[in-house]
Amino acid sequence: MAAINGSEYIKRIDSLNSEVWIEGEQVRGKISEHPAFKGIMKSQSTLYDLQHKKSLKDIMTFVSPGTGNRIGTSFLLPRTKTDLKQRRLMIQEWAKTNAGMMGRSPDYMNTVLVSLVASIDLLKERENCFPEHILKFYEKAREQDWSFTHTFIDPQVNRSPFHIPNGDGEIIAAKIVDRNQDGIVIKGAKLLATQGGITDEILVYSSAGLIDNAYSYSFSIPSNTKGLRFLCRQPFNHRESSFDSPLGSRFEESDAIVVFDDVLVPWERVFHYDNIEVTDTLSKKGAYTQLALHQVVSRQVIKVEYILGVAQLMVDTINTGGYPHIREKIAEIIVALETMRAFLVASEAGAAVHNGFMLPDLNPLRAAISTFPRLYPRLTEILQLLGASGMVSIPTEKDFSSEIKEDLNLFLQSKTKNAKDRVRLFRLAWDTSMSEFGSRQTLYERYFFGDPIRLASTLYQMYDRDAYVKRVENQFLKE
Ligand SMILES: Cc1cc2nc3c(=O)[nH]c(=O)nc-3n(C[C@H](O)[C@H](O)[C@H](O)COP(=O)(O)OP(=O)(O)OC[C@H]3O[C@@H](n4cnc5c(N)ncnc54)[C@H](O)[C@@H]3O)c2cc1C
Repeated sequence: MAAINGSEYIKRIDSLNSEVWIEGEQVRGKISEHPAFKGIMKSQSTLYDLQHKKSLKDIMTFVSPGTGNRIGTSFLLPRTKTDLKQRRLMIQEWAKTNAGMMGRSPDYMNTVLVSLVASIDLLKERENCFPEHILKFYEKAREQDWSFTHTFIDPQVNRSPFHIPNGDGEIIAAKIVDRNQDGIVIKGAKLLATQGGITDEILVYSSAGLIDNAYSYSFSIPSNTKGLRFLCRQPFNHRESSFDSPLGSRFEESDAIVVFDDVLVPWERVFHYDNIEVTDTLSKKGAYTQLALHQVVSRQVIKVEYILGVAQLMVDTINTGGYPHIREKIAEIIVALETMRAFLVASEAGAAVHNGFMLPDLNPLRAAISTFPRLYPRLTEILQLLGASGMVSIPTEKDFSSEIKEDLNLFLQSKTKNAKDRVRLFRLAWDTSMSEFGSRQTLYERYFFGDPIRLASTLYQMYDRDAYVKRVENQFLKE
C-alpha cells in the first residue's frame, strides 16, 4: 500500500469503532462526524492529501525499500543529512497547514516509531526484549501509513519522590497483571493521549525511574483493542464556525485518559517488558529525544512564524507600528523566531551517525525544549498586549448578519480593514492566545514533552562542560 490520502484515513478510523467517551457519552457511529472530532479529522485528512500533491512529491514521500511504493516521509529512517533535511521540509509543510497548532500531526508519532527503530541496538540480546518485533511492526506501519497516539505518564495521584504508583488493592497506574502464552495483560490507566481515539494505533511505554518490573513495557495496539477505553476531556472547539473559532473549529485535537481493562497485548506487538533497566536505557540513550525534538522544533518554528504574521497584521490594522514599545514587542517575536531557527539549524549542522542513523545534535535541541516553554507563553502575552480591548471586541459571525450589523460595521472598522475583516483577525489572535483552545496550546507547549523543570535538570546532568571549567581553572585560578 502507498501513502494514504485523507479519505482513506477517515474511512479507516471510522471503521475501527474504538471505545471513545466524551461528555458522559460513548461516541456511536462515525467518529469523523462527531462535533468534537470532525474538525480535527478533516484537518488531519488534509495532511494526508498533501502526500499526493504532485509538486510536493519528493518532500512528502519516498520510495519504500520494501515494496517500491511511494510512502510517507515521516517514516523515513534518516541515514544522511539530506534525509534529515527532507524530514524537516515534510514536517514544516504539514505544520504550515495548521500554523503548528497540531502537536500530534502524524509526523510526530511516526517520528517516535522511527526513533524506536534507531534504538533497537539497545534491546538486542537483553532479557524480555524483542527488537525484531519493532522492525516488523515499523515496516507494517510504514507500508500501511498508520497513524498513532501515545501515552507514557501515570495518573497524577501522588508525585512525591518515593511513591509507588499503586499501593495495595486498586490498580491505578497501568501495569502488567499477567504474562501468558498469548501475550501480556495490562490493567490500569495512563495519561494523556492527545488525539486518543482518532488514530489507528496507540503506542504505550513507561517512563524511566521505575522500581517495579510490572510497570516496565513498550508496545503498540490498535485503538479498537478489546478493553481499551479513551476518556476524553470536554472539547475546546468552542463553535463550529471557522469565523467564530478559527483555530479551535479546525485543530482541536482532544486529550484522553487511557484505560486498560485487562487488555491483552499479543506477543508480536510487545517490544519489551519486565525490564526496568531497558526502560531506563531507552529513555536515556535511545534516539527518541533527538528525532522527536527535531520534529518538535521544526513545527515550533512554523508556529512562531505564524504568531509574527498575526502580530504584524494587528499592528498594521490599528496602526500602532509607530510606537517604540510596539516595535520592541514585534522585535521580541523576531528574536524568538531566529532563536528557534538557530537551534534547528545547529542541530542539523551537528548531526552525526549513531548505529547507522543520522541523528541531529542533541544539545541545541535540549536547549530549544528548555527555551520554548518560556518563550511561547510570552508570545501569546504579546498578542494580548498588542490587541488590548480588540481581543474582546469580537462579535460573532451571526452578529454580522443581524440587525446590529450597521453598528458593528461603523464602530469596529479600522485603519486598514472593514469591521468584519478586522474582527476576523482579532478572533484569530484571541483563539491563539486566550480562548480555551489557545490556553490549552500554551499548556501543551509547556508540558507535552515533559516537565520543563526536570528537562532543565537533565540538561544540567548531561551537558559536558569540563573543558570550560578547566579553562577557567587554568587561566584564572592558578598562580
Ligand atoms: C496538553 C497536553 C497534552 C499532552 N499529551 C500527551 C500525550 O499525548 N501523551 C502523553 O503520554 N503525555 C501527554 N501529556 C503529558 C505530559 O507528558 C506531562 O504533562 C508531563 O510529562 C508532566 O507530567 P505531569 O503532567 O504528570 O506533571 P507532574 O509530574 O504531576 O507535575 C506537576 C507539578 O509538580 C512538579 N513536580 C512533580 N514531580 C516532580 C519532581 N520529581 N521533581 C520536581 N518537580 C516535580 C512539576 O514541576 C509540576 O510543577 C500532555 C500534557 C499536556 C498538558
